[in-house]
Amino acid sequence: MTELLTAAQMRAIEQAAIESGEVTGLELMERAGRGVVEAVFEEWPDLAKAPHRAVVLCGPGNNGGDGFVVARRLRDKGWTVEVLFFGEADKLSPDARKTRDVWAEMGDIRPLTVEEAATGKRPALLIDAMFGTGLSRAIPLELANAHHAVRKRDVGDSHPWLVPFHIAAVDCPSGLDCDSGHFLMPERPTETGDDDRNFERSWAWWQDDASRRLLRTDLTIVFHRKKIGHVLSESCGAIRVVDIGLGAEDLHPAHLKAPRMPDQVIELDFELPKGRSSRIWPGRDLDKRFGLGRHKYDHGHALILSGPPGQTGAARLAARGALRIGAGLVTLGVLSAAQQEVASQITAIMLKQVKDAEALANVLQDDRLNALCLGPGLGVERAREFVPVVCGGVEPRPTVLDADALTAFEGAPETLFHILHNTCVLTPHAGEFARLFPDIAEKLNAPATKGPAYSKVDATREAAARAGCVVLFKGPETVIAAPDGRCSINSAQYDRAAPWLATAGSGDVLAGFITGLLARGIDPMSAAETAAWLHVECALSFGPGLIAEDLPEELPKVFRNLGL
Ligand SMILES: NC(=O)C1=CN([C@@H]2O[C@H](COP(=O)(O)OP(=O)(O)OC[C@H]3O[C@@H](n4cnc5c(N)ncnc54)[C@H](OP(=O)(O)O)[C@@H]3O)[C@@H](O)[C@H]2O)[C@@H](O)CC1
Ligand SMILES: [K+]
Repeated sequence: MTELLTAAQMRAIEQAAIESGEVTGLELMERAGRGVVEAVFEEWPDLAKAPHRAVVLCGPGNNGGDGFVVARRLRDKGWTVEVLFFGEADKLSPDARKTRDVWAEMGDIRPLTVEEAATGKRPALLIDAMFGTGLSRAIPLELANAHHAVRKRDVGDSHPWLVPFHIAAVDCPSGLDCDSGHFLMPERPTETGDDDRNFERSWAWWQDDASRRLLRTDLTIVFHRKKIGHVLSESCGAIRVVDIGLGAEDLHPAHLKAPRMPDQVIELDFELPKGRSSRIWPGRDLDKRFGLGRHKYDHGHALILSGPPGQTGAARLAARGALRIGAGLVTLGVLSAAQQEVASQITAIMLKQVKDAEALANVLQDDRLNALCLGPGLGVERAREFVPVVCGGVEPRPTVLDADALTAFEGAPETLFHILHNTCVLTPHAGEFARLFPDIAEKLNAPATKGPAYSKVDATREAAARAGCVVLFKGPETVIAAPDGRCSINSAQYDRAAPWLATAGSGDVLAGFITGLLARGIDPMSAAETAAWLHVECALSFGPGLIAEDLPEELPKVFRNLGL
């Protein structure tokens, strides 16, 4: 588990190191530039074999300062280096000014314009050192076009991306807000008229082109620690984190030893040596050998409620997930009309008829049922009837609410928030999230024009605080937050990219995984985090061709590889 930083936290760490006298800003810049060159050569060993041509785009801040160091280091290795600079030398920080002046003695500095960017031979490497963590507003369009113009050298508009070309971004792709992972967009003009129409066109263009096509990168070299925006964005290419001497232990994936603080944002990147478990990774809790008892009831009994005939697949998937992740027993609550259908498809899972709210209340008299799951294939009517029964009561049990159990409260989310308790887990995808938290979704989806912009982390935290329980907001990067602010991101991007996870029923299995862990007594936040992480691990382990049924079946292999 690694703590992710905001841009402000990163600045504070840098400032503290400089003020303590441990290091100077210039030394940090030198290490950053050196780290970029080393990371580029590690990523693309062919570039290290012989000198090539590079174009370095330098901006007006310290990101640009790093760029001048990169230019010098490549030149020292015999490369042909072009430097294009946006800004005024006199306005550079003293450190960036120094690296600029050293470069100026070795090579030219041309203005960073589209025309200049288009002039020259096609390079093997483009270094984007225009803006880093100090970006506060959308970058000038001219700069996005200049970035693109370098890529078009020698090949024109036809297919610039087909000709091999390497792009490395210093600290982040320029234009990316490191707190939110959004590319910042130009401000909307306040006046209406022709300008407005022009703006709409340019705005749409920014959205379509600037971030995805013009400013895309193959590799992002991040200093010290990943920022939240790197993990929330899908635009960093590969990410390499470089140690610049601000605390090397922080680079280790499992650096987070202390109890978690509510203001921390954690990336779920557990990496445990085989056979070991740690305090923060519930490996020990998952391993039945360390459990308190040997009886199936010692590992909990999950109840998963299912819906009408023809729609029972989702609940069956959830039940299978709950059983595989280690719940001692799993019961499916079914309508009598669907009993035959369900019975013909399951073996180790038990069945209980649950006709209506009253029947459910009777079933819940059995206090061995210690975790519940409502939503997958339940039907919104049945969900509306059941959720108050399950969540109300004197001693409500840990409960996962997914799919229909969330949609059922569209238009009246306050009714739901009123009955939720702190051992519930809500697992909305973006559509369900917008139904329950329309105002939060609107803020999240509004074009980001200023940094730090409102992020999926902010949105999930706000939702969890409002709902009073854990919220797991699904997506390629799943954000999980508790009402007290603890937050984590489970990424299925970059080196954990698992696009085949976007398959029917995969969310139902996730709901089942969480329910199974709740049944085993794991607290709601850890259950949601562990389940989300294992879910992606199962997809990665299985690979392409995955369908939802494969996810639970892959768990034993994933567990074995974890040494459980
Ligand atoms: N932290 C660390 O430990 C280390 C950090 N290092 C490096 O420093 C980087 C952060 O540097 P930074 O703070 O100078 O910010 P950076 O991103 O270069 O740009 C700020 C400049 O851009 C300007 N500007 C902003 N938006 C703009 C826009 N849309 N259009 C036009 N201008 C705009 C802004 O002007 P202003 O907003 O003040 O008008 C200001 O002049 C960091 O990413 C890393 O690469 C390493 O050297 C070593 C260790
Ligand atoms: K950059």
